[in-house]
Amino acid sequence: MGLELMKRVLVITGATGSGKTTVSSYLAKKYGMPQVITHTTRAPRPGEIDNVDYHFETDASMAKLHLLERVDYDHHQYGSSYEALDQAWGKNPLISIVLDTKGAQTYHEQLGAQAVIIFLTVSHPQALVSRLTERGDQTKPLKQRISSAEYQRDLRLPPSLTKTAHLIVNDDWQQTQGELDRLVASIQAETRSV
Ligand SMILES: Nc1ncnc2c1ncn2[C@@H]1O[C@H](COP(=O)(O)OP(=O)(O)OP(=O)(O)O)[C@@H](O)[C@H]1O
Ligand SMILES: Nc1nc2c(ncn2[C@@H]2O[C@H](COP(=O)(O)O)[C@@H](O)[C@H]2O)c(=O)[nH]1
Repeated sequence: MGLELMKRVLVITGATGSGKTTVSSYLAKKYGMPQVITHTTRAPRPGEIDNVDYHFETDASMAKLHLLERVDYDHHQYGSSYEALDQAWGKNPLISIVLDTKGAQTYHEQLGAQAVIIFLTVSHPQALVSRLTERGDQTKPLKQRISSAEYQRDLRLPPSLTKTAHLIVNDDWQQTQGELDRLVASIQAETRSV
């Protein structure tokens, strides 16, 4: 029997601006890890493309989906489908998905060890606001988002994930890349079966 990798989904979670999308793109580029595209009813931001960044939905189309989990975040719905997971796993055994902390908890409950949780944080939450401003987020939606209960909640790792999540303090991008490389190497070693 040849070398075979077991399926894992790297669940990247943390507050808005903590670097989840940046990490997911790095894993896609460096390791060829497909990114699971999730669904949302929020409007696309400038530059976002339907079926690339998200599957953009209406309330009616969202209700018809076969979702593993669904959340409300800042007055919009978000959800990830079984089909999108299977589609990504069809391309590669290691894949990534970007979720809020509530979604990460559901993945942990539903998929157990198959879901590798990565919680991103920064030493100073003010850095998140600066990063989002530099990213080009508009002032009004940004203010609304950082006043949301979900933003405050996602600044901290949920107690149910403290034993399993890999915590990365994303203050310095070079250092974060090093931590991601070590984590991927350990997952590859652990999941390789003869
Ligand atoms: N270590 C870092 N140092 C400085 N800037 C960073 C770092 N990591 C990411 N960034 C930048 O911070 C901004 C926010 O990152 P990103 O979009 O990946 O966050 P996010 O967690 O996906 O946010 P959201 O949940 O709002 O989509 C981006 O402009 C990104 O380039
Ligand atoms: N639980 C889920 N969370 C999701 C999903 N797709 C995205 N997200 C998270 O929502 C917030 C807001 O995203 P944004 O693109 O509007 O900034 C962020 O934390 C995302 O990680 C999902 O399917 N389920």
